[in-house]
Amino acid sequence: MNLIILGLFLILVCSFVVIKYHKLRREQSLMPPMVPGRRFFGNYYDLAKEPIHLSLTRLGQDYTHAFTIQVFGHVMVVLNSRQSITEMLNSKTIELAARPTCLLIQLATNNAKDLVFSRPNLQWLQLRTAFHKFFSDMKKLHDRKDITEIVFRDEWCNILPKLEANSNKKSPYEIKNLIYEAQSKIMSVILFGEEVAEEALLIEQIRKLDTMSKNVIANLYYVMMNMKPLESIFDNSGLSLLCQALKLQKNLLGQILLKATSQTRTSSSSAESDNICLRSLVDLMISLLNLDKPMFTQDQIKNVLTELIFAGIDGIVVSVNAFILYMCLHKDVQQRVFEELSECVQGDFVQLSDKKSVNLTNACIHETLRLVSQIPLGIFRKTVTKSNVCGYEVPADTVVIPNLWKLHHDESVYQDAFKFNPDRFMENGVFRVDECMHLYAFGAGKRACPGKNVAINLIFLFVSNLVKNFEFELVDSVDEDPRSFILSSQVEPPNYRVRSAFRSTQSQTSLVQTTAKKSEIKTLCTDRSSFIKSIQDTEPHLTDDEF
Ligand code: HEM
Repeated sequence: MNLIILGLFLILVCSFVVIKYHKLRREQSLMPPMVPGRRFFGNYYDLAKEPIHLSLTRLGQDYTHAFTIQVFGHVMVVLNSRQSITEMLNSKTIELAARPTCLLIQLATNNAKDLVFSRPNLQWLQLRTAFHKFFSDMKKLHDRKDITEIVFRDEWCNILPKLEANSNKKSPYEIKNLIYEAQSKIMSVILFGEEVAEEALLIEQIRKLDTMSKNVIANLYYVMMNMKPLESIFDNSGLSLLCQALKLQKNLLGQILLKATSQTRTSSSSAESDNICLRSLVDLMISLLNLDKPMFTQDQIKNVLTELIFAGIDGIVVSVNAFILYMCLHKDVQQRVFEELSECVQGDFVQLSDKKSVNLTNACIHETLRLVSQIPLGIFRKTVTKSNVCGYEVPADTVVIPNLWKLHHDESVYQDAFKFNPDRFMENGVFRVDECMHLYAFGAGKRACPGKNVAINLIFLFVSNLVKNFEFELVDSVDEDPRSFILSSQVEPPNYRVRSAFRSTQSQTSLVQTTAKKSEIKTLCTDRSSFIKSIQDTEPHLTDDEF
């Protein structure tokens, strides 16, 4: 009797294995072609030769739309063509829109439940709505003036004397440090408000958390691709780095939330006590936390704010730093940009309203974003359900990597693809981007970067005001080919030093006097109930089968 049961059990197990095997084979035959690799190691050695974005581009040479790689049994699909990347990014559904995590992250984030920018669900959508609503309400309340411009103007008064002093000394310096100092202050004002950004100790810790997040993310590229399979289990450096960052995050964000809560800016002058001053994103988050039925947990909000610290500072610093490098390497272009700004802009401060008239400056910003492609492999995605890409089937829970690097350096679209040539974005003296040249530096579609406008505006304000007021000259020798740039959390040029000369004709004092004050933001209130209702109303736009 026992033998019969055992026999039946074995038959059952074998059938299960055979069915699973056939299902896997069928799935694999429909997936993008697999790059041949070694037994057990898979494509590990193919990817270990160079930085990952260059390795994947090399591997993709023999494939069209997509290919599959495998590292220690971990299967990933790499999108390799403009068509497949566009298809994925602009996909109407969210079947391709999850973000992968790894054991390390899951352990640290309650199985990713504490992350909002992970799974595309209602909370994720509500947070994106809240983010957009904050910036558009600010614009309405400021009579269409952008919050980024108000905050930037204020900070420009601090950065200008420092740059002027450096220029007068004529000794070489790293402009990146000054940009970083200014941008971390600007982002802290937007995220946490002036009170926090002006407290030296807090801003120092915000910068420390930013550096730690940058290091964790640099490490994650490799952990996510399973290039360091043991890292997520026994890791030494990665895990301890993450623990330190989480400890700092818990402390710092705890302090910031406490400070912001104690200063809840309820408007006293208004008869409707429901009015609240939303001067920074943290005010908005607190109003979402303080509902009878809160939309988010405190840990989720802390994680979102931490993600925004990192996302909001470094991309902009890297872009501005790369822009100035290209201006130094191409002094003729720097002169043309300066002449354009002198001709089109009244006074010494370039404003966002000047953006539409400075074609070459816009072309140079575009060319810098194309060349440097800070996030060369997009931000990885994971399929929610079985998905279709360019006729291939990708099973649920597969990591999908859009190779934006390849797209931005596509030699069939961009001649001399690795050279800085802003004129490729100009036609008869006017800035234009052809359909085929469309850049995905910020992604596209449902999951595109929600900070794109903030980023573009700040990059514009930084670079135009820098070139308008200073002439830069490179001191160190730097290879301009972006293939030689380093990949940490993003691709960036090596550190370099410049010498600068102050060009401005107006005195600094007059600039400071004409500056609009951040305090303008203090006076703005919005109706809390209608604000929250519009975020809650996000719900009807999602159907159940989209999860
Ligand atoms: C030059 C600067 C920046 C670049 C190049 C950049 C690029 C990107 C890219 C490529 C994505 C992924 C899009 C996708 O998966 O399709 C992304 C997502 C994101 N970015 Fe940015 N970004 C920049 C600045 C910012 C800023 C200033 C903020 C916030 C203030 C921000 C917040 C975010 C967030 C929250 C996400 C996740 C969105 C989601 O998963 O739904 N980024 N960014």
